[in-house]
Amino acid sequence: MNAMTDTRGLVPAGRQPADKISLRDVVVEFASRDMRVRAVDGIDIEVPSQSFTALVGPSGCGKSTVLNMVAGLLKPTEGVVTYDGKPVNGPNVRVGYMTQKDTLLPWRTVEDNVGIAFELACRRLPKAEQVDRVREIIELVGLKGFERHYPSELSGGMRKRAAFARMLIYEPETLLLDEPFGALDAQLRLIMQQELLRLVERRRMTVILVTHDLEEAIAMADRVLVFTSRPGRIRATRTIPFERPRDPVNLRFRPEFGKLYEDLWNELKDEVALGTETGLGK
Ligand SMILES: Nc1ncnc2c1ncn2[C@@H]1O[C@H](COP(=O)(O)OP(=O)(O)OP(=O)(O)O)[C@@H](O)[C@H]1O
Repeated sequence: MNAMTDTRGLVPAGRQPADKISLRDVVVEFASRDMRVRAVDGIDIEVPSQSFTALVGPSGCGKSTVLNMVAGLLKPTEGVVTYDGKPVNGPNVRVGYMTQKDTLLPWRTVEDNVGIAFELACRRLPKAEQVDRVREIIELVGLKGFERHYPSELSGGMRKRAAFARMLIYEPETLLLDEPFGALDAQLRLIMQQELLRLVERRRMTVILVTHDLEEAIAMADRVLVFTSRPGRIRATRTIPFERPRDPVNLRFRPEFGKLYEDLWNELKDEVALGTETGLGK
């Protein structure tokens, strides 16, 4: 915990910076063949600077749609999305976005994929430092030894980690993470959660994490928002009272963790059942 932050890693009241991200009365409709699909319906979300928000909800309820709007890849049909108090009107270069599908370039090795930020001149560093930085990040995500491998030579989980490394090299102030650890085995997932939290706490990043894993949401976030089934609305908001910095693995052994899980599951389970009944579940 630093001098500016409280036990949740947030700046205390009175010194709280304005919301980093805000969605107000947001509706998104897609025209799909001859029908209109309402993906989200009247969403209000305020994300304070340096906070960690997790979004959970049934499949198809609009979680990725929310991230797409914050990244500036999609405009709301109604309502306003702001970043640092200004409407998001185009690609938001202040955020690092890890989508569900990794978008590694197949003709480039891991190190060339990770180092692309320097070629695009998004980050300027002397060549030797660039090489060190790429190596450091590749090691951080556990891909040391695979620098010269192509994406087709990696497992699904390894590709996710390479995509994660490529996002981190930009040193974004905000992370939008859509199921970032979905393809990882259970142990590696825990290790990546620890690494991510360490990084986020050290660099005081703002994070929105979309996850289907309630344990992951509780272990990582300051706040969990439960979406209804489509069209997505916010059904419940829960503050996660655990201290920062925190160890997302050891937390799971605390009795409060189980209570939070039960509470959130009670909110989520009806929505998942609803989604399944209407053919919206996975
Ligand atoms: N480009 C698009 N065109 C038409 N419909 C879309 C488009 N993008 C999303 N949708 C629809 O909007 C709804 C919300 O999709 P979204 O991907 O945001 O859900 P999600 O909660 O992230 O789902 P999951 O958990 O399965 O990833 C879905 O019904 C989806 O089919």
